Amino acid sequence: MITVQNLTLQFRTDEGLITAVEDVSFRVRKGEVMGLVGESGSGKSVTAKALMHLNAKNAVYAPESKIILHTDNGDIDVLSLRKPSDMTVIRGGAISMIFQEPMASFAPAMTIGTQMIEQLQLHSDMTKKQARDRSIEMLDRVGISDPHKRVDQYAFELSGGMRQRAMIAMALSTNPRLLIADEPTTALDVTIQAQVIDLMHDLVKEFDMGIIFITHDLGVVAQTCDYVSVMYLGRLIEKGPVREVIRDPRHPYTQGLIAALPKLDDLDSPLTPVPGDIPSPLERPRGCVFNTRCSKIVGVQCYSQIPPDLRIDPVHRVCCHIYTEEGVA
Ligand SMILES: Nc1ncnc2c1ncn2[C@@H]1O[C@H](COP(=O)(O)OP(=O)(O)OP(=O)(O)O)[C@@H](O)[C@H]1O
Repeated sequence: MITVQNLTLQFRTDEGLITAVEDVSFRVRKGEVMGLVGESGSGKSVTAKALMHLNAKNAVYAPESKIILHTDNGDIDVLSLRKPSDMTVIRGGAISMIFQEPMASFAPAMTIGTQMIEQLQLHSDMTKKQARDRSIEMLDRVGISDPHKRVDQYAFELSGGMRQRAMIAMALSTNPRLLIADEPTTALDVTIQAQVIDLMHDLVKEFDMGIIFITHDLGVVAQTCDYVSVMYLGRLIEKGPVREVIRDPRHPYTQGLIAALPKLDDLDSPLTPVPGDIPSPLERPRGCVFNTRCSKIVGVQCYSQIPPDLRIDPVHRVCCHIYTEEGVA
């Protein structure tokens, strides 16, 4: 579906160039949900926006960065797209994005239907009638009752959970190959959150697309995703199948994130957050980016060399000096 290779992204600021993403590579296949997890500021959102070539004007991509979207009509080299008309193929077409706050996706003064119809007509040669029928069908598909009535309502007239569903319906109506969901359930209460997660699961199978699910919540990743990529200060430090990474985390940061999760079978045990704060991107540590908070430093290499991306088993990878090609250092 999409291949990201050696993505390095900096921003020009008054304080100088800041590195938001460094040498990130991953892939999402059809029918797969990939979780991108990390603390605030780790670079999840800017990575997602890069996939749609949607970052702010002060973004600078390193020349070796590659983002290739694989479509039925051939590969698209996303970062080489320049013209707005070329971007239309990806933005809201082959790739759709949904956000934490659905109100941000809907214009307040237009009905939901008008916006869905406009988007469909931009990305297909449907007539207005066909686009309206498709919009109603999609609203129905995501479990919105009375879709014939809802289609003519404004976003503010719907409840939070309904708005989230309407946003998913709009995002999926153009039949995207990849859906990027940026913290889509954070603002919802837990029962509605569970329904939205179930819905996304059904849809990925039904529409045979890929989903990138961005969150800081490993618990949500465990329920939602097939694979997980853990980001820290712009680098991918561990990735693999969700169950394996959660059962057997290898990077000290991932281990810390898992230790910080509340345990339902032992609610009295204290939560142990990862100590310290993520450094400012203006003060990126040399060597391993996690070295200022790591409790498992193995030697000077942690402060001087970027750890290699090591394969723990065929699908589980980790970047940490604890591990070597031969095993544990
Ligand atoms: N246009 C910009 N100019 C300068 N810095 C930027 C710009 N956009 C993002 N950044 C910086 O890039 C870094 C990564 O930001 P990003 O929003 O991707 O983090 P995140 O992991 O998604 O965090 P959150 O969970 O809070 O959304 C941050 O340090 C942020 O301040």
